[in-house]
Amino acid sequence: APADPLHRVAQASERRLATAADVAAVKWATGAPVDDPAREDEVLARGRALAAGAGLDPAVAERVLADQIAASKTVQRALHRRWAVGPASRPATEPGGLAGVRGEIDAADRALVAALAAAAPQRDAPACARRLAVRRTHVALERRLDGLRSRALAQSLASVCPGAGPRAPGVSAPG
Ligand SMILES: C=C(O[C@@H]1C=C(C(=O)O)C=C[C@H]1O)C(=O)O
Repeated sequence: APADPLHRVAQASERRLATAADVAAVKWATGAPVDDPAREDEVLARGRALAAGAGLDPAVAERVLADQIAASKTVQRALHRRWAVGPASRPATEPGGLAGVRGEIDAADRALVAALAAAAPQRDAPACARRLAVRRTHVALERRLDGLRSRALAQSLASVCPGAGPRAPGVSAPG
């Protein structure tokens, strides 16, 4: 049987989040800040364009990608804090450049937008949030995510189900 579309959404999100440690290592090595607003704008604009091509509401892609970005920064900041206080925990290998890992992020974004487009009926179902939570838990177990990454995965998926996330209509979001 084909994978449940919400499972594919959770998998694509985890795949994207899995790049956060490499991004954090590059920034740690170069002293670059975690926040890169110009790159974020680029990611969101690309996501909107990909969504339009896939028959997905660009506003949905933008909300979900904004959560992906926030989740990546959650992991990056947490790792930087750990590395600051625990030299032994610092990455041992010299990371490659940002360009390579951003290529992986772009590929994950294409998969994520395709999965979101395919999951339109599941997103509209009243059981969306409950089903997505089950899929997210499976992915977290499958990928053996630690607490930090499990929580970040939940953050990254917060706007997938209409009405389930902090950015849902009627719920005020900061900024
Ligand atoms: C992942 C990065 O770090 C942050 C998160 C981004 C993202 O998740 O796409 C984009 C820019 C940065 O603010 C990055 O710099 O590529």
